[in-house]
Amino acid sequence: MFHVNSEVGALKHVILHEPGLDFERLTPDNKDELLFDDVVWVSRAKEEHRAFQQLLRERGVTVHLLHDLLAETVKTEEAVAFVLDRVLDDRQPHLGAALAGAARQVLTAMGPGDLATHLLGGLSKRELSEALGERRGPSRSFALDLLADDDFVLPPLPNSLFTRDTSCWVYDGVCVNPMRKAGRRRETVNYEAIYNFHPMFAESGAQRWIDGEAMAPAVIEGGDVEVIGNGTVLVGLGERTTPAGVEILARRLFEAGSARRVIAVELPKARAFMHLDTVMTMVDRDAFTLFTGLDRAGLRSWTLTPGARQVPDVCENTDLFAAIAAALGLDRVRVLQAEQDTFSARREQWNDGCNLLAVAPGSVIAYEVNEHSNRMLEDNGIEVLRIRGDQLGRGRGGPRCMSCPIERDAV
Ligand SMILES: NC(=O)NCCC[C@H](N)C(=O)O
Repeated sequence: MFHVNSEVGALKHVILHEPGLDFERLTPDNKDELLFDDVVWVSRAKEEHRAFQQLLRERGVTVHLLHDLLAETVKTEEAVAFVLDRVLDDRQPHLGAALAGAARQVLTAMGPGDLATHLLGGLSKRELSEALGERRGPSRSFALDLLADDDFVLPPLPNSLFTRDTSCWVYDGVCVNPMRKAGRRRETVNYEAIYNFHPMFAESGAQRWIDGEAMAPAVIEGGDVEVIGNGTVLVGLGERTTPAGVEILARRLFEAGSARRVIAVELPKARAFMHLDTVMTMVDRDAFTLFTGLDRAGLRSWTLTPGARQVPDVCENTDLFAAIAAALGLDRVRVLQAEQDTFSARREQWNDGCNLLAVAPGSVIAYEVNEHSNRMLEDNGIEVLRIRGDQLGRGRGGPRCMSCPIERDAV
């Protein structure tokens, strides 16, 4: 059965998403809404991603690709209906019943591989009209008339690249997260379908800590959730995750006895720090990187522990890293901050210099562009496995964001 018992123990299985049609749809006009900072050279992005996959495989990690999992999921009528009922909800402002019905007709007629491609990559009016062809029914949709040929009936989901955020495993269960930004909300449906219907997960007996659809508008995103071990989870409270989201997760973990402590950390509410893992990740049994621009003494944090009547007890910590060390049963933890001028510190944080994916204790994957940060890690005895991310990084996420571990040992 899958489980994630730490941030840095040996990584065994991971879900990644290789960019595809979803990346091809990014344009200067839609990139902001789709949370990218630039359009992407798609074939180079794929190359970069394949090198990332290859590196993981060389390190003994089994890579599961999201498109494959989704294609294997939508092989039954039940799974297809589950997904389409949700993504073609006719109350969505641009849809309406007639257009939702037409899109359903087209998507249902596809094979599982094509359906997965369009669930991730979207469906344009042009594609819909071509597929409908002669099969166009009697009910005309004025919603369809209102769209231009290249407008989307189903928008693309290029942030599926960041598999960490939409689904994250915490000890013996998984959170299928409700997403803060409209451009990412449909990602949740894809994972709900996978965890409900894919044979690898449906019978796995894993706990479901967070059920995205049921939990919104409370938000929790996986980039904010770090399973630091010893029954402890660290959660960031920044631009995305809400206090209610943290409480719900804590309550569920405590009820099941799967965690004893949740430490919530306040972050600046800005895009550059959208998730905890954009400023801080665990890199070894006793070590964390922290963005140089953050004053470690000034970070506010709270520890939640099981309380009476399902409400966690909360106590504010005087020092975040002392609280983490105590939770891990250590005298102290090492906080690694690159010594660099503020220009290079800001630049490297923007390029995900703190966003590291550990494959084993003290061994992390990092973007090569972050020269100072990577050198600093090596000076502190951390092995840095460098990958190129010029294109992948344009959505503002690094190796940790781009991976959803589903099996990882404790340390
Ligand atoms: N964990 C992360 O920090 N993920 C990066 C997500 C980037 C994506 N463009 C977003 O804005 O949600």
